[in-house]
Amino acid sequence: MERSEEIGKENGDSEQKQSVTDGSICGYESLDRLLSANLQPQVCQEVSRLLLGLSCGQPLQSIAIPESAKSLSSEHDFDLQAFSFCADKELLRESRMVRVGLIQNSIVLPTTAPFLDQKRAIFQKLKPIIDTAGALGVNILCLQEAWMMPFAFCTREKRWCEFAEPVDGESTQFLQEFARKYNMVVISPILERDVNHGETIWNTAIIIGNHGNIIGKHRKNHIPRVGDFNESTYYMEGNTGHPVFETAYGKIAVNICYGRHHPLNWLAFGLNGAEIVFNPSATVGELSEPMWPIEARNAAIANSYFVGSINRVGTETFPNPFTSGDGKPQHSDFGHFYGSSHFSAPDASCTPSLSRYKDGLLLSDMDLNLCRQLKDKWGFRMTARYELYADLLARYLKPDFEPQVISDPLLHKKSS
Ligand SMILES: NC(=O)NCCC(=O)O
Repeated sequence: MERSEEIGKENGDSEQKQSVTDGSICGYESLDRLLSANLQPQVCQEVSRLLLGLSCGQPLQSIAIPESAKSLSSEHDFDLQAFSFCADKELLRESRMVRVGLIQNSIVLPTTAPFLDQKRAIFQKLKPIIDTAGALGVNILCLQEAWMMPFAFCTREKRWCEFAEPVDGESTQFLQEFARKYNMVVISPILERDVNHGETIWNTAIIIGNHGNIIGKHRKNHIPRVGDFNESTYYMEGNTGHPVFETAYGKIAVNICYGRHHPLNWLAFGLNGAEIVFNPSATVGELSEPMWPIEARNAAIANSYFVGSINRVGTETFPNPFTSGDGKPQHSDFGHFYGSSHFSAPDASCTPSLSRYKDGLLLSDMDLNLCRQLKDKWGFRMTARYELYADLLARYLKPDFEPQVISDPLLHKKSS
Protein backbone atom coordinates (compact mmCIF):
# COMPACT_ATOMS: atom_id res chain seq x y z
CA MET A 1 0.00 0.00 0.00
CA GLU A 2 1.49 3.38 -0.94
CA ARG A 3 1.98 6.09 1.64
CA SER A 4 -0.85 8.22 0.35
CA GLU A 5 -3.26 5.30 0.64
CA GLU A 6 -2.22 4.69 4.24
CA ILE A 7 -2.86 8.32 5.01
CA GLY A 8 -6.33 7.95 3.48
CA LYS A 9 -7.23 5.48 6.19
CA GLU A 10 -6.66 7.98 8.95
CA ASN A 11 -9.45 9.95 10.57
CA GLY A 12 -11.07 13.09 9.13
CA ASP A 13 -8.95 15.71 10.92
CA SER A 14 -5.59 14.29 9.98
CA GLU A 15 -6.79 13.67 6.41
CA GLN A 16 -7.65 17.33 6.18
CA LYS A 17 -4.25 18.37 7.51
CA GLN A 18 -2.41 15.99 5.21
CA SER A 19 -4.23 17.21 2.11
CA VAL A 20 -3.04 20.72 2.90
CA THR A 21 0.56 19.76 3.58
CA ASP A 22 1.32 17.25 0.85
CA GLY A 23 -1.24 18.20 -1.79
CA SER A 24 -3.09 14.89 -1.63
CA ILE A 25 -6.87 14.61 -1.61
CA CYS A 26 -7.67 12.95 1.71
CA GLY A 27 -4.49 10.94 1.27
CA TYR A 28 -5.04 10.02 -2.39
CA GLU A 29 -3.06 11.19 -5.38
CA SER A 30 -6.12 12.19 -7.37
CA LEU A 31 -9.89 12.27 -7.26
CA ASP A 32 -10.00 9.31 -9.67
CA ARG A 33 -7.86 7.22 -7.29
CA LEU A 34 -9.89 8.27 -4.28
CA LEU A 35 -13.08 7.14 -6.03
CA SER A 36 -11.74 3.85 -7.30
CA ALA A 37 -10.33 2.97 -3.86
CA ASN A 38 -13.56 3.77 -2.04
CA LEU A 39 -16.41 2.77 -4.36
CA GLN A 40 -17.69 -0.69 -5.23
CA PRO A 41 -16.45 -1.56 -8.75
CA GLN A 42 -19.94 -1.30 -10.28
CA VAL A 43 -20.65 2.03 -8.61
CA CYS A 44 -17.21 3.26 -9.60
CA GLN A 45 -17.85 2.34 -13.23
CA GLU A 46 -21.08 4.31 -13.22
CA VAL A 47 -19.43 7.30 -11.52
CA SER A 48 -16.58 7.16 -14.06
CA ARG A 49 -19.07 7.07 -16.92
CA LEU A 50 -20.56 10.30 -15.65
CA LEU A 51 -17.28 11.97 -14.72
CA LEU A 52 -15.02 10.84 -17.57
CA GLY A 53 -17.48 9.93 -20.32
CA LEU A 54 -17.23 6.99 -22.69
CA SER A 55 -15.02 6.38 -25.71
CA CYS A 56 -16.86 4.51 -28.50
CA GLY A 57 -19.48 3.59 -25.90
CA GLN A 58 -16.92 1.97 -23.58
CA PRO A 59 -14.94 3.14 -20.56
CA LEU A 60 -11.61 4.60 -21.68
CA GLN A 61 -9.05 1.79 -22.07
CA SER A 62 -5.73 1.83 -20.20
CA ILE A 63 -2.59 1.01 -22.17
CA ALA A 64 -0.39 -1.67 -20.61
CA ILE A 65 2.86 -0.08 -19.48
CA PRO A 66 6.03 -2.18 -19.99
CA GLU A 67 7.95 -3.20 -16.86
CA SER A 68 11.00 -1.19 -17.96
CA ALA A 69 8.95 2.02 -17.97
CA LYS A 70 7.30 1.11 -14.66
CA SER A 71 10.69 0.70 -13.03
CA LEU A 72 11.84 4.07 -14.37
CA SER A 73 8.75 5.67 -12.89
CA SER A 74 9.30 4.13 -9.48
CA GLU A 75 13.07 4.75 -9.52
CA HIS A 76 12.54 8.43 -10.37
CA ASP A 77 9.31 8.74 -8.43
CA PHE A 78 6.93 9.96 -11.11
CA ASP A 79 3.34 9.03 -11.79
CA LEU A 80 2.97 7.17 -15.10
CA GLN A 81 -0.40 6.54 -16.69
CA ALA A 82 -1.45 5.67 -20.24
CA PHE A 83 -4.84 5.54 -21.97
CA SER A 84 -6.27 5.10 -25.43
CA PHE A 85 -9.12 7.13 -26.95
CA CYS A 86 -11.14 5.21 -29.50
CA ALA A 87 -12.55 6.39 -32.86
CA ASP A 88 -14.71 4.68 -35.47
CA LYS A 89 -12.98 2.94 -38.36
CA GLU A 90 -13.62 4.84 -41.59
CA LEU A 91 -14.00 3.33 -45.05
CA LEU A 92 -12.23 6.06 -47.00
CA ARG A 93 -9.54 7.24 -44.59
CA GLU A 94 -6.77 5.39 -42.80
CA SER A 95 -6.88 5.92 -39.05
CA ARG A 96 -4.42 8.56 -37.84
CA MET A 97 -3.19 7.23 -34.50
CA VAL A 98 -0.72 9.34 -32.58
CA ARG A 99 0.74 8.86 -29.13
CA VAL A 100 0.84 12.06 -27.15
CA GLY A 101 2.60 12.75 -23.83
CA LEU A 102 2.28 15.40 -21.12
CA ILE A 103 4.85 16.00 -18.38
CA GLN A 104 4.14 17.74 -15.07
CA ASN A 105 6.84 18.39 -12.50
CA SER A 106 7.91 20.31 -9.44
CA ILE A 107 11.09 22.36 -9.34
CA VAL A 108 14.15 20.76 -7.76
CA LEU A 109 16.30 23.25 -5.87
CA PRO A 110 15.18 26.00 -3.51
CA THR A 111 14.51 29.29 -5.27
CA THR A 112 17.49 30.73 -3.38
CA ALA A 113 19.97 28.50 -5.28
CA PRO A 114 22.04 30.01 -8.12
CA PHE A 115 19.81 30.36 -11.18
CA LEU A 116 21.88 28.17 -13.47
CA ASP A 117 21.89 25.38 -10.87
CA GLN A 118 18.12 25.65 -10.54
CA LYS A 119 17.64 25.33 -14.29
CA ARG A 120 20.15 22.51 -14.77
CA ALA A 121 18.60 20.58 -11.87
CA ILE A 122 15.25 20.70 -13.67
CA PHE A 123 16.99 19.41 -16.83
CA GLN A 124 18.41 16.50 -14.82
CA LYS A 125 15.05 15.69 -13.28
CA LEU A 126 13.29 15.73 -16.64
CA LYS A 127 15.82 13.53 -18.46
CA PRO A 128 14.50 10.14 -17.26
CA ILE A 129 10.88 11.27 -17.69
CA ILE A 130 11.48 12.38 -21.28
CA ASP A 131 13.48 9.22 -21.94
CA THR A 132 10.53 7.18 -20.69
CA ALA A 133 8.21 9.09 -23.05
CA GLY A 134 10.63 8.48 -25.94
CA ALA A 135 11.05 4.79 -25.10
CA LEU A 136 7.26 4.39 -24.99
CA GLY A 137 7.02 5.78 -28.53
CA VAL A 138 5.51 9.17 -27.78
CA ASN A 139 5.10 11.18 -31.02
CA ILE A 140 4.28 14.57 -29.51
CA LEU A 141 5.36 15.64 -26.03
CA CYS A 142 4.43 18.83 -24.19
CA LEU A 143 6.03 20.25 -21.04
CA GLN A 144 4.45 22.62 -18.52
CA GLU A 145 4.40 26.43 -18.70
CA ALA A 146 7.83 28.02 -18.08
CA TRP A 147 9.15 24.58 -17.30
CA MET A 148 12.80 25.70 -17.01
CA MET A 149 12.34 27.92 -13.93
CA PRO A 150 10.32 28.46 -10.77
CA PHE A 151 7.07 30.32 -11.47
CA ALA A 152 8.46 33.43 -9.81
CA PHE A 153 6.07 35.94 -11.35
CA CYS A 154 4.19 36.35 -8.07
CA THR A 155 7.18 38.25 -6.64
CA ARG A 156 7.31 41.13 -9.16
CA GLU A 157 11.09 41.09 -8.65
CA LYS A 158 12.87 41.74 -11.91
CA ARG A 159 15.82 39.48 -11.22
CA TRP A 160 13.81 36.44 -12.38
CA CYS A 161 13.97 37.90 -15.91
CA GLU A 162 17.46 36.43 -16.00
CA PHE A 163 15.87 33.06 -16.68
CA ALA A 164 14.57 34.28 -20.06
CA GLU A 165 16.23 32.64 -23.07
CA PRO A 166 16.18 33.16 -26.82
CA VAL A 167 14.07 30.71 -28.83
CA ASP A 168 17.20 28.74 -29.75
CA GLY A 169 18.67 28.93 -26.22
CA GLU A 170 19.91 26.29 -23.79
CA SER A 171 16.48 24.85 -22.95
CA THR A 172 15.56 24.43 -26.61
CA GLN A 173 18.92 22.81 -27.33
CA PHE A 174 18.39 20.42 -24.42
CA LEU A 175 15.05 19.30 -25.86
CA GLN A 176 16.21 19.21 -29.49
CA GLU A 177 18.45 16.25 -28.59
CA PHE A 178 15.43 14.26 -27.38
CA ALA A 179 13.37 15.29 -30.40
CA ARG A 180 16.09 13.88 -32.71
CA LYS A 181 16.75 10.80 -30.60
CA TYR A 182 13.10 9.76 -30.38
CA ASN A 183 11.74 11.24 -33.63
CA MET A 184 9.37 13.19 -31.39
CA VAL A 185 7.76 16.61 -31.68
CA VAL A 186 8.40 18.53 -28.43
CA ILE A 187 6.54 21.60 -27.20
CA SER A 188 8.67 23.69 -24.93
CA PRO A 189 6.96 26.54 -23.04
CA ILE A 190 9.65 28.89 -21.76
CA LEU A 191 10.27 32.46 -20.66
CA GLU A 192 11.52 33.95 -23.93
CA ARG A 193 13.91 36.86 -24.47
CA ASP A 194 13.59 38.34 -27.96
CA VAL A 195 17.11 39.62 -28.52
CA ASN A 196 16.24 41.11 -31.92
CA HIS A 197 13.52 43.31 -30.46
CA GLY A 198 15.18 45.16 -27.61
CA GLU A 199 15.46 42.11 -25.30
CA THR A 200 11.67 41.98 -24.95
CA ILE A 201 10.37 39.20 -22.69
CA TRP A 202 7.51 36.90 -23.64
CA ASN A 203 5.82 33.79 -22.31
CA THR A 204 6.36 31.52 -25.29
CA ALA A 205 5.88 27.95 -26.43
CA ILE A 206 8.46 26.69 -28.93
CA ILE A 207 7.51 23.89 -31.28
CA ILE A 208 10.44 21.57 -31.96
CA GLY A 209 9.93 19.26 -34.93
CA ASN A 210 10.68 15.53 -34.85
CA HIS A 211 14.02 16.15 -36.58
CA GLY A 212 15.06 18.57 -33.85
CA ASN A 213 14.26 21.58 -36.04
CA ILE A 214 12.44 24.62 -34.67
CA ILE A 215 9.08 24.76 -36.46
CA GLY A 216 7.91 27.97 -34.82
CA LYS A 217 6.71 29.62 -31.65
CA HIS A 218 3.55 30.95 -30.07
CA ARG A 219 3.40 33.69 -27.44
CA LYS A 220 0.81 33.61 -24.64
CA ASN A 221 -2.17 35.69 -25.74
CA HIS A 222 -3.88 36.48 -22.43
CA ILE A 223 -1.84 37.58 -19.41
CA PRO A 224 -3.44 37.16 -15.98
CA ARG A 225 -4.00 39.93 -13.49
CA VAL A 226 -5.57 37.78 -10.80
CA GLY A 227 -4.47 36.75 -7.31
CA ASP A 228 -0.70 36.37 -7.12
CA PHE A 229 -0.39 35.97 -10.89
CA ASN A 230 1.52 39.21 -11.40
CA GLU A 231 2.72 38.12 -14.84
CA SER A 232 1.95 41.46 -16.47
CA THR A 233 4.99 42.85 -14.62
CA TYR A 234 7.18 40.64 -16.80
CA TYR A 235 5.66 40.27 -20.27
CA MET A 236 2.96 41.60 -22.55
CA GLU A 237 0.12 39.96 -24.43
CA GLY A 238 1.53 37.84 -27.27
CA ASN A 239 1.81 39.01 -30.87
CA THR A 240 1.74 35.68 -32.70
CA GLY A 241 -2.02 35.29 -33.24
CA HIS A 242 -3.35 31.73 -33.16
CA PRO A 243 -0.88 29.65 -35.14
CA VAL A 244 -1.47 26.00 -35.87
CA PHE A 245 1.68 24.00 -36.53
CA GLU A 246 1.47 21.24 -39.11
CA THR A 247 3.80 18.54 -37.80
CA ALA A 248 4.64 15.01 -38.91
CA TYR A 249 1.97 13.80 -36.47
CA GLY A 250 -0.89 16.23 -36.93
CA LYS A 251 -1.90 19.85 -36.60
CA ILE A 252 -1.19 21.21 -33.15
CA ALA A 253 -1.55 24.50 -31.29
CA VAL A 254 -0.74 25.84 -27.83
CA ASN A 255 -3.12 27.82 -25.64
CA ILE A 256 -0.90 28.90 -22.77
CA CYS A 257 -2.41 28.74 -19.26
CA TYR A 258 -4.74 31.71 -18.59
CA GLY A 259 -5.81 31.61 -22.26
CA ARG A 260 -7.99 28.67 -21.26
CA HIS A 261 -10.49 31.06 -19.65
CA HIS A 262 -11.13 32.67 -23.05
CA PRO A 263 -13.47 30.65 -25.27
CA LEU A 264 -12.63 32.78 -28.33
CA ASN A 265 -8.97 31.91 -27.89
CA TRP A 266 -9.83 28.21 -28.04
CA LEU A 267 -12.12 28.89 -30.99
CA ALA A 268 -9.41 30.67 -32.97
CA PHE A 269 -7.06 27.68 -32.77
CA GLY A 270 -9.94 25.52 -33.94
CA LEU A 271 -10.76 27.82 -36.85
CA ASN A 272 -7.13 27.53 -37.95
CA GLY A 273 -7.53 23.76 -38.04
CA ALA A 274 -5.94 22.48 -34.82
CA GLU A 275 -6.45 18.79 -34.05
CA ILE A 276 -4.71 18.86 -30.68
CA VAL A 277 -4.41 21.98 -28.52
CA PHE A 278 -2.02 21.89 -25.56
CA ASN A 279 -2.67 23.98 -22.47
CA PRO A 280 0.59 24.18 -20.53
CA SER A 281 -0.25 25.85 -17.23
CA ALA A 282 0.86 26.96 -13.80
CA THR A 283 -2.10 27.36 -11.50
CA VAL A 284 -2.96 26.84 -7.86
CA GLY A 285 -5.75 25.05 -6.05
CA GLU A 286 -7.31 27.90 -4.18
CA LEU A 287 -7.72 29.95 -7.35
CA SER A 288 -8.71 27.63 -10.16
CA GLU A 289 -9.16 23.98 -9.23
CA PRO A 290 -12.94 23.85 -9.74
CA MET A 291 -12.45 25.30 -13.24
CA TRP A 292 -9.64 22.93 -14.24
CA PRO A 293 -11.61 19.82 -15.24
CA ILE A 294 -14.24 21.87 -17.05
CA GLU A 295 -12.64 24.47 -19.30
CA ALA A 296 -10.35 22.28 -21.40
CA ARG A 297 -12.97 19.61 -21.73
CA ASN A 298 -15.54 22.12 -22.86
CA ALA A 299 -13.06 23.48 -25.42
CA ALA A 300 -12.43 19.98 -26.77
CA ILE A 301 -16.17 19.42 -27.18
CA ALA A 302 -17.01 22.83 -28.63
CA ASN A 303 -14.10 22.85 -31.09
CA SER A 304 -13.94 19.16 -32.04
CA TYR A 305 -10.27 18.71 -31.13
CA PHE A 306 -8.22 17.00 -28.44
CA VAL A 307 -6.82 19.03 -25.55
CA GLY A 308 -3.78 18.17 -23.43
CA SER A 309 -3.85 20.07 -20.10
CA ILE A 310 -0.70 20.28 -17.99
CA ASN A 311 -0.18 21.90 -14.61
CA ARG A 312 3.00 22.04 -12.53
CA VAL A 313 3.16 20.45 -9.06
CA GLY A 314 4.30 21.48 -5.61
CA THR A 315 4.70 24.67 -3.62
CA GLU A 316 7.46 27.08 -4.65
CA THR A 317 8.64 29.36 -1.86
CA PHE A 318 10.42 32.63 -2.58
CA PRO A 319 12.97 34.44 -0.43
CA ASN A 320 11.09 37.74 -0.08
CA PRO A 321 7.44 37.94 0.97
CA PHE A 322 5.10 39.77 -1.41
CA THR A 323 1.54 41.05 -1.54
CA SER A 324 -0.80 41.12 -4.52
CA GLY A 325 -3.37 43.78 -3.81
CA ASP A 326 -6.05 41.23 -2.94
CA GLY A 327 -6.11 42.03 0.76
CA LYS A 328 -4.18 38.96 1.84
CA PRO A 329 -1.30 39.43 4.30
CA GLN A 330 2.14 39.20 2.75
CA HIS A 331 3.26 35.68 1.92
CA SER A 332 6.12 33.86 0.18
CA ASP A 333 4.47 31.34 -2.11
CA PHE A 334 1.67 31.04 -4.65
CA GLY A 335 0.11 28.08 -2.85
CA HIS A 336 0.00 24.53 -4.15
CA PHE A 337 0.32 23.85 -7.89
CA TYR A 338 -2.04 20.91 -8.14
CA GLY A 339 -0.75 18.96 -11.16
CA SER A 340 -3.81 16.96 -12.33
CA SER A 341 -2.72 16.95 -15.97
CA HIS A 342 -5.14 15.16 -18.29
CA PHE A 343 -6.43 14.80 -21.85
CA SER A 344 -9.88 15.70 -23.14
CA ALA A 345 -11.35 14.39 -26.39
CA PRO A 346 -13.87 15.91 -28.81
CA ASP A 347 -16.42 13.21 -27.92
CA ALA A 348 -16.54 14.58 -24.31
CA SER A 349 -14.51 11.73 -22.85
CA CYS A 350 -11.41 12.46 -20.84
CA THR A 351 -8.63 10.60 -19.09
CA PRO A 352 -8.21 10.36 -15.34
CA SER A 353 -5.78 12.98 -14.05
CA LEU A 354 -2.17 12.59 -13.04
CA SER A 355 -1.23 12.99 -9.41
CA ARG A 356 -2.09 16.18 -7.56
CA TYR A 357 1.38 16.37 -5.96
CA LYS A 358 3.84 14.13 -7.80
CA ASP A 359 5.78 14.56 -11.02
CA GLY A 360 4.15 12.66 -13.83
CA LEU A 361 4.00 11.49 -17.41
CA LEU A 362 0.61 10.95 -18.98
CA LEU A 363 0.36 9.19 -22.35
CA SER A 364 -2.58 8.85 -24.60
CA ASP A 365 -3.16 7.24 -27.96
CA MET A 366 -5.65 9.15 -30.07
CA ASP A 367 -6.97 8.73 -33.59
CA LEU A 368 -7.13 12.24 -35.00
CA ASN A 369 -9.96 11.11 -37.29
CA LEU A 370 -12.17 11.52 -34.23
CA CYS A 371 -12.07 15.31 -34.73
CA ARG A 372 -13.87 15.18 -38.09
CA GLN A 373 -16.17 12.38 -36.91
CA LEU A 374 -17.43 14.66 -34.15
CA LYS A 375 -17.80 17.58 -36.57
CA ASP A 376 -19.96 15.35 -38.77
CA LYS A 377 -21.98 14.06 -35.82
CA TRP A 378 -22.72 17.26 -33.94
CA GLY A 379 -22.17 19.86 -36.67
CA PHE A 380 -20.92 22.51 -34.26
CA ARG A 381 -18.86 24.21 -36.98
CA MET A 382 -21.72 24.05 -39.46
CA THR A 383 -24.29 25.47 -37.04
CA ALA A 384 -22.03 28.06 -35.45
CA ARG A 385 -23.60 31.18 -37.08
CA TYR A 386 -20.27 33.00 -36.98
CA GLU A 387 -21.74 35.94 -38.91
CA LEU A 388 -23.97 36.80 -35.93
CA TYR A 389 -20.99 36.97 -33.63
CA ALA A 390 -18.69 38.73 -36.12
CA ASP A 391 -21.33 41.42 -36.41
CA LEU A 392 -21.80 41.72 -32.63
CA LEU A 393 -18.06 41.86 -31.99
CA ALA A 394 -17.55 44.48 -34.69
CA ARG A 395 -20.24 46.66 -33.11
CA TYR A 396 -18.99 45.98 -29.57
CA LEU A 397 -15.54 47.30 -30.47
CA LYS A 398 -16.94 50.68 -31.51
CA PRO A 399 -16.96 53.45 -28.87
CA ASP A 400 -20.69 54.10 -29.47
CA PHE A 401 -21.70 50.47 -28.84
CA GLU A 402 -24.94 50.02 -26.99
CA PRO A 403 -25.87 46.64 -25.49
CA GLN A 404 -28.97 45.06 -27.05
CA VAL A 405 -31.23 45.12 -24.01
CA ILE A 406 -35.02 45.21 -24.24
CA SER A 407 -36.48 46.29 -20.92
CA ASP A 408 -39.86 45.28 -19.64
CA PRO A 409 -41.81 48.56 -20.05
CA LEU A 410 -43.60 47.76 -16.79
CA LEU A 411 -40.31 47.85 -14.88
CA HIS A 412 -40.17 51.63 -14.97
CA LYS A 413 -43.86 52.38 -14.51
CA LYS A 414 -44.90 53.76 -11.13
CA SER A 415 -47.42 51.41 -9.47
CA SER A 416 -50.80 53.18 -9.18
N1 LIG B 1 0.02 30.94 -15.47
C1 LIG B 1 -1.17 31.53 -15.50
O1 LIG B 1 -1.53 32.18 -16.46
N2 LIG B 1 -1.92 31.38 -14.39
C2 LIG B 1 -3.11 32.14 -14.16
C3 LIG B 1 -4.03 31.46 -13.24
C4 LIG B 1 -5.01 30.59 -13.93
O2 LIG B 1 -5.34 30.84 -15.09
O3 LIG B 1 -5.48 29.65 -13.33
